[in-house]
Amino acid sequence: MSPPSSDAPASPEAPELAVSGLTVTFGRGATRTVAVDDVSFDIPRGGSFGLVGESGSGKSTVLRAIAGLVPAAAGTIAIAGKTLGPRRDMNFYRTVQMVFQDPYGSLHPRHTVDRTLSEPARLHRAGDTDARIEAVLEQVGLGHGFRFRYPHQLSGGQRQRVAIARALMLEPEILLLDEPTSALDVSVQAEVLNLLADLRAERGLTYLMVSHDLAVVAHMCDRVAVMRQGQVLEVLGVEELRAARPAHAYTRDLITASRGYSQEEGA
Ligand SMILES: Nc1ncnc2c1ncn2[C@@H]1O[C@H](COP(=O)(O)OP(=O)(O)OP(=O)(O)O)[C@@H](O)[C@H]1O
Repeated sequence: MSPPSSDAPASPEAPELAVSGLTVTFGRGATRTVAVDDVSFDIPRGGSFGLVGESGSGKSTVLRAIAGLVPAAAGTIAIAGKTLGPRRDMNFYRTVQMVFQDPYGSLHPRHTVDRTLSEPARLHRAGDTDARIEAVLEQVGLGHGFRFRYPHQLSGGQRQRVAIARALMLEPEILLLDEPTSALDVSVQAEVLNLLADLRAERGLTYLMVSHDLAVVAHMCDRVAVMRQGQVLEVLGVEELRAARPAHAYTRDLITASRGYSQEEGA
């Protein structure tokens, strides 16, 4: 990673999230894997950008590198024009939050919803925790009645709503969404996707969403990068995606493989 560019204030004209030449490697020597290979894209404020591709194409690693969970070997990541350094500080997590695929694994089984939601506010000394919890529970469609429940008392969809509520506690600007509905039943997937779409519209959030499912990204995203073997093969606008006009056969295969997409389009 390049060092932080400067302490210059964030620029309002700059993309909300800009990734340039991002490269992430794992292992050394014969076992070295280039998981992400020179990936670049940017997302305007309030935009929604999807990363699709087959398993192992590097989608999650891009998100994890942005979140600072894995180190970048090369490239830069900038939020509102300000290049990030190698470590993420508290300020970063106030701006950027992540929602993971597995709502079962991502909630502590012995913590109530209240405790799960309190933690980020306490860590960040955000204040007014009580009012924040009540507000986010309403926003994700759960309400006060769920506040003192444990994860085992919740359905998969309700757990994912709690995970989304936790991500909203610090009023972030960017959500990194890693397959946020792929562990859920199909009927519940649509509800959670609609909730995410409503939250983006209401709060002006910026989304970077990983999915192996083109139906999901076509529904949720303005633009989509198709990844293969760590690289971005092509970037499609949602109209091109819906019209199934990709340049690459690999993308056409992904579209064909996306049964839900075909059903939605009546193909
Ligand atoms: N912590 C790690 N250590 C070693 N290799 C890793 C690690 N994380 C990911 N990889 C490798 O990096 C490559 C990209 O993985 P990644 O999980 O980003 O792909 P993906 O497109 O998100 O796939 P999936 O949809 O299956 O999650 C794969 O070859 C994977 O095995």
